[in-house]
Amino acid sequence: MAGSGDVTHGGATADHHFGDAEFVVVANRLPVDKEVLPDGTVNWKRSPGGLVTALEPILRSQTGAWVGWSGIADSNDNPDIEGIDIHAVPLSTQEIAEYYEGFSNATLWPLYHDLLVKPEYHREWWDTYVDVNRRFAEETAKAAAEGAVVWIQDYQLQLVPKMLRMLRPDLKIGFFLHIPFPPVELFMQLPWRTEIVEGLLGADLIGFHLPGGAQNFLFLARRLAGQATSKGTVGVRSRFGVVQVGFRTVRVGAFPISIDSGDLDAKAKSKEIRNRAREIRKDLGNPKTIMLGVDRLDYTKGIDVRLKAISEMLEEKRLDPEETVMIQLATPSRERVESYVQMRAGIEQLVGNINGSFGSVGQPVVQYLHRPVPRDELIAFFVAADVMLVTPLRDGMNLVAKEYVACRSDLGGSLVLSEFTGAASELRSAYQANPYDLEGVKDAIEAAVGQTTADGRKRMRALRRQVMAHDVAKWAESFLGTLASVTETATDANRGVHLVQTSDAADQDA
Ligand SMILES: Nc1ncnc2c1ncn2[C@@H]1O[C@H](COP(=O)(O)OP(=O)(O)O)[C@@H](O)[C@H]1O
Ligand SMILES: O=P(O)(O)OC[C@H]1O[C@H](O[C@H]2O[C@H](CO)[C@@H](O)[C@H](O)[C@H]2O)[C@H](O)[C@@H](O)[C@@H]1O
Repeated sequence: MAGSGDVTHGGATADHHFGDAEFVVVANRLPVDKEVLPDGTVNWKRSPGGLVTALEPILRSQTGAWVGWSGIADSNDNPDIEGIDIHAVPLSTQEIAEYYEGFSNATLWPLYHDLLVKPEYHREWWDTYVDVNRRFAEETAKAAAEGAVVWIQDYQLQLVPKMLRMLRPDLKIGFFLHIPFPPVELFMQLPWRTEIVEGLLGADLIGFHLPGGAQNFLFLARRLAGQATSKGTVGVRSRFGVVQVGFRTVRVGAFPISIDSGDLDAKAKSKEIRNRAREIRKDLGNPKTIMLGVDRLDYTKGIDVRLKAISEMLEEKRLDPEETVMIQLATPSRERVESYVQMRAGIEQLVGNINGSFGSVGQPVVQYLHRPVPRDELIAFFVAADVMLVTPLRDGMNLVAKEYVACRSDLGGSLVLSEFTGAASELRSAYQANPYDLEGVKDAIEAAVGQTTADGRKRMRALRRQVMAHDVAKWAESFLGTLASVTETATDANRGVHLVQTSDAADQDA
């Protein structure tokens, strides 16, 4: 393995010592979480996320590496995971505060999610974001073999594509954004807006969940980076946008992420999970309707929206507290960020108010767990729930909605889904609602609770057709296939595409 001094600017030179990995994933988090047990021993737990599941076979089928942070301060151990070379990027306590909690989650996260809370702009946070992104780029440059494919993930690492290209122009670089990419009116607030756009343009392929995000980015590449871009509409896994950066051509596309639907489908059908789902219903007193919410405890997820809707429906006697139970599973998240602290207090107060007003002793209407639940237990909750409530104010995709559908091979259950999730553009047969319109949300919940068996089955069949046909492996294949096919020369890449120059773009965009 090379030391950082061996990686030369300008890429391959006679004395270079690159790494061995032909495929490198770069993400804020490693595919394993470090746990320090009370007796001081260290335990590495494989992260259950979809990204790991999708990329693991690809990483194992060739020489693969994963560059990321362990989730713990000042830790630079590289855990041994069979078939994947782990490159931990250590972060100090101050870097966690400024790069992760600060710039990533108190600046970019709210800016990219419709300013649901006010983004904070601090120059020292930005400086740390630049430093940490540089360290990720350097670690990746050390891990990657000559000509390797590198796939960088998400908003925490938007400067890495350009930094890495400067270190290693021989690499094929892809970038995928897992959260929404905001419209120009919001993005222009960012004091470092040009640096971010130029950072992303270091990639060969930039992926978003939805065509809208790709189009927002193309507009900003013309406006802020002064590049010629294509102007036609971007399709889903098709009709890619093009940005001309000197002699390089950058592709921009929409690749909606998904889940390991086959695996969930099989698990949800197992006897153990079916029995556990029945047991959950029984433990709850076999109510007529079980509603379920499953989220990271984040203000984007609209947990307050569904609780307010339920509270009003109980008040208006559109829901019967004797027959209804709402389960809200909430994983703790970003607990040192002030807006998350406030939001948690607000949600817990709403839960308390509903139970205080409508529950009875031993029979609360809302059952709230502030912790992650084991995967099999979560699947049993999906199988047990009659109505799944997914009501974010803004969400890049929302995998929970797809997971619920994958678990319902019985064609039972119903999905209430916010229009402002990425999943809404695929899950058309859900009961969709605008989360800002509380009456609309209540109507959608009422329709879902009261659906006929025949209508419910028809809707679930249509939802499943989508989710079972488009799984996370196909997502990875379609992104990596497009990245592999990126042509070498601008002339080839741009054949048939009309590029709009910056000067005419200014006229046309006005
Ligand atoms: N309380 C919980 N217990 C276990 N898993 C959870 C819990 N809450 C969320 N998850 C899992 O975390 C993932 C959340 O993904 P997603 O809905 O896309 O939102 P985000 O990535 O923004 O948190 C899903 O796989 C979901 O099953
Ligand atoms: O790493 P954390 O700070 O604990 O946050 C967890 C992850 O949250 C975000 O998830 C997003 O990606 C999902 C999959 O593409 C998508 O469905 C969802 O809408 C997004 O919110 C974040 O983007 C990840 O980087 C975080 O690791």
